[in-house]
Amino acid sequence: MELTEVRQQIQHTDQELLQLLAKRRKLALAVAEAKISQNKPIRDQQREEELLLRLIESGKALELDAHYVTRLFHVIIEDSVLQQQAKLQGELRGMQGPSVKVAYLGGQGSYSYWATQKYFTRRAEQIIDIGCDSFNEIIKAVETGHADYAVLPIENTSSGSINEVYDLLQHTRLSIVGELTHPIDHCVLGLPGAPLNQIRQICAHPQVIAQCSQFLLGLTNIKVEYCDSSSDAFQRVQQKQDPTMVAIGGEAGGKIYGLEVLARELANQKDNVSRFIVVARKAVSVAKAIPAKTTFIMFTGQQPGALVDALTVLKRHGISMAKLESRPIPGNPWEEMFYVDVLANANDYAMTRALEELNRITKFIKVLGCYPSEDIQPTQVEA
Ligand SMILES: C=C(O[C@@H]1C=C(C(=O)O)C=C[C@H]1O)C(=O)O
Repeated sequence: MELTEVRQQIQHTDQELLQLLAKRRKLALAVAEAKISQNKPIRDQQREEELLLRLIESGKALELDAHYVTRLFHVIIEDSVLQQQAKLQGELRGMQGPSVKVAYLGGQGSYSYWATQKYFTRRAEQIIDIGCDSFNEIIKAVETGHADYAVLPIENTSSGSINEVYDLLQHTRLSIVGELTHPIDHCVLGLPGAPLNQIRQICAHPQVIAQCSQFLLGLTNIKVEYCDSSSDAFQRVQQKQDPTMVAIGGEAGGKIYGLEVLARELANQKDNVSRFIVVARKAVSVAKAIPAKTTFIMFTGQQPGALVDALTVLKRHGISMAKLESRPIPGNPWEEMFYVDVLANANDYAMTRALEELNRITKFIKVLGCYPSEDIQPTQVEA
């Protein structure tokens, strides 16, 4: 067969795959409807296990190995669970207007722009995007009612916690209403045909620079220009039209500004993923059928064992902690505010009891929000 002919057939098959995936997604949403009316939890890992085992068996007969089949279906099932969760949570929240205004860092093509698109498209919301130049400006946009939601990166697998965002959360009345993770694939992006060995200047956001520190250490005689966002970096390179100047950011974002990939996989960690939070003026309650996370901040004081005592309360109520972070308290040198993420719904009996007890033994405690957890751990099967 001719190359073009085979490629046409591949193209046709891919279209069929897409149609089947869309069909499966619709069926999953129909399942969600049934679960909502029967008050059943959205996730059913026993069903996933049976399904994966059956698929691995059928895959073998088609010469598709177990690893390949499992990897593919982990992605498909994750999408289906997240779609169902978003649907149920959306119904709980009631109808919103035809569109939502969302503040995020940068403009079209920044990592926050893609995260915003992903989060709100899953909720079938029309987005009016409000690009901002700093995390502070993003928070202000929601506080003043200029935007309905903000999307903020909070941690990354290469650079860790994003302290600036943690610090802003200490002083805002806004609530965390959602989270999402998004892969961050850093590339060197330059003018088409620009030679990689002639780079003299790199434009990037400080977070991006931290995440690519090992790659940057290997370069000499290069000026680094700090930018407000990746989209700001793309814009600067596009405007200068200088082939010795490059930006670091995502491929799809760079494309919007006519930039080409000159190198890939720059992040210190191979799996470079950021977790984003979504904040709004009004807190939400999370449907019981969905796994929830609650984030709270507390100041325990510095008496011996104060933190242990606080964490023991969580242990006694059977509440698992997903993250513990500490940040300085402005005006109180060497005193720390603890940020705690727990895998619990703030309205559950155990969690309300734990919060009451923590309220008694800490000097300050505030719930920053309870929101659907998007951490869908894949169901493992023995093939
Ligand atoms: C679609 C369902 O919901 C979830 C998603 C599944 C899937 O995508 O196959 C399987 C089990 C559930 O965790 C279902 O329960 O059938």
